[in-house]
Order: sequence, then structure tokens, then C-alpha cells
Amino acid sequence: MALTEEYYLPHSEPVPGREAIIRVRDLAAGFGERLIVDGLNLDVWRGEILGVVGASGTGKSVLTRTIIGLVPKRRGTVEVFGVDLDRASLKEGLAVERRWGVLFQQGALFSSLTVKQNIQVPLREHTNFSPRLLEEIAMLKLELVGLKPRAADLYPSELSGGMIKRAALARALALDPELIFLDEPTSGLDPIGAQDFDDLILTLRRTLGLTVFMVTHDLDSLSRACDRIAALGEKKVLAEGPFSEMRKATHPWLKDYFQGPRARAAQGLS
Ligand SMILES: Nc1ncnc2c1ncn2[C@@H]1O[C@H](COP(=O)(O)OP(=O)(O)OP(=O)(O)O)[C@@H](O)[C@H]1O
Repeated sequence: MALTEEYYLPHSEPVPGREAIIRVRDLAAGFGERLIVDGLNLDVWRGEILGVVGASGTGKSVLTRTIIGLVPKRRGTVEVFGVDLDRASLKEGLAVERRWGVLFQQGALFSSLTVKQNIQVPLREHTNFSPRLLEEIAMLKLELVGLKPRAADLYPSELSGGMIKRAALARALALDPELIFLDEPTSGLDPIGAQDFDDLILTLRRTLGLTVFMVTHDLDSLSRACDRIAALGEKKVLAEGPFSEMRKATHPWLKDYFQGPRARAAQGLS
């Protein structure tokens, strides 16, 4: 199906004083002959929680991994904190990487390390902190994400799904990032666990001033936690706006997704 203007919601206009933490322009990325995203534009504003949504396989994870430099670009630019990582020196690139944290799908904790050791991985990579400071920071991060101190010495196989997400979030927060990428943070959690996780993200945004880039299929999370949503499809951002605006979209997939019974339930509508 051709991407036509009639399907678009207006893309957010820059507002004076609003700082783009991530700026993606005319991005193309893919594998072999196949482009997964092509001509994609997106801004993420400081302090917002942006929900990235789209049908399975539309490239949400690929977009995330391209922004953080794990998938090479074919065309276009990506700036994070005003720095184009393709043009940055190694030192500048590392300095930018220190300012973000990533929670990959399924948590992706190292199974042979305890929770505490997992949290310390980015600290060991990027700092020369003493063992005592590493210990203190790990325990602080555990508390920040609502895990009890006794979770520190458990291995990932000993954790529940919710605890894995929290431990992975603690690791993503290890270096006090300004920006976090969350890939399906509530997948596999029951509705109460998912709501608790959303509340945690909202609290962290408020207390730490985080900017959050969150890939999710969870309509409740999109409605409850996200200030704005970017919907991917046809290799681009099909539409962006708050949840209420997405309900006005006319693109068939967006219509099904945002006007269906589950979306109405997420908004408390009958
Ligand atoms: N390393 C890779 N090599 C080849 N193709 C890949 C690779 N990683 C992803 N793809 C392909 O890119 C497309 C987009 O994948 P991606 O994981 O970004 O989708 P998604 O929107 O995150 O999907 P889901 O909602 O199911 O997680 C898929 O067709 C996938 O098969």
C-alpha cells in the first residue's frame, strides 16, 4: 500500500525552547538488499516519554538499534544530544554513550553474573570507580527500581519476570543517564506488574528528568505512560502525536490498533 499524505497526522512542529535529544532525518537502514526503514524522520524531545509502536516486524527494534549505533545506517543522519555519532571521534562517541541507558527485550542480563554484578557492568566499562563505590552505586540503583537489597546476590535464573525487568532497568540507570531506551519493557508482565513498571518509569522521569524512548505493544502503557506516540509502518513514521490524536488516524493499521476495543478499554471508554 502506498504511503499517502491523507494517512498522516501532522508531524510535531518544533516548539521554540524545546530541545531535541534525538533527531533522526531521512534515515535508511536494513540488512542485505532489504531496507527496514527508509526516509524515516523523528524527533524525541527532552523530558518526554515517547512510545514507539507498529505492527510486528515494522522495524521498531531496528530503529532503536540504529539510533544507538548497533545497526549501520545506509543513508540519513541520527543525532543524539546534538552529536552525529558517525562524525564523532571515539572519545565524543563514548561520552554520548555514557549519557544513555538501554533495556533490551527480555532484559538481556548476563546469566553468569549476579544482579549486583550486572548493574556494575557499565560502571566497570566506563569508570575507574573503587570496589566500594561500585558496591554502593549498585545498591542505590537496586533501591531506585524498587528491588530489595537481598536481590543483589541473586542470579537472573532466580528472578521473576518483573524482577528481571527491574534489574535490567537498574543496569540501564547505572551511569545516571539522561536518556533511556526501553524495548518492550512490559512484555511478559501481568497487567499489575506492567502498571507498576509504568508507574516506576513515570516516577523516574519526574525525579531524574529522564527522556524515555520506549518500544511497546502495550496499549495500556501507551495510554498511561507516554506523552507522545510515534507509529511506524511502511518503513517510516506513519503518524505521531498523543494517544488521543492517534485515535483520529485513518491509516488502516492505526485505525484497527487505536480504535479497536482494546484501545478503548485502555482509555477507559466502553
Ligand atoms: N540482524 C538481522 N538480520 C536480518 N534481518 C533482520 C535482523 N534484525 C531484524 N531483521 C528484520 O528486520 C525486520 C524488523 O525487525 P524488528 O525486530 O525491528 O521489528 P519490530 O518492529 O521490533 O518487531 P516486533 O514487534 O515483533 O518486536 C524484521 O523483518 C526482521 O526479520
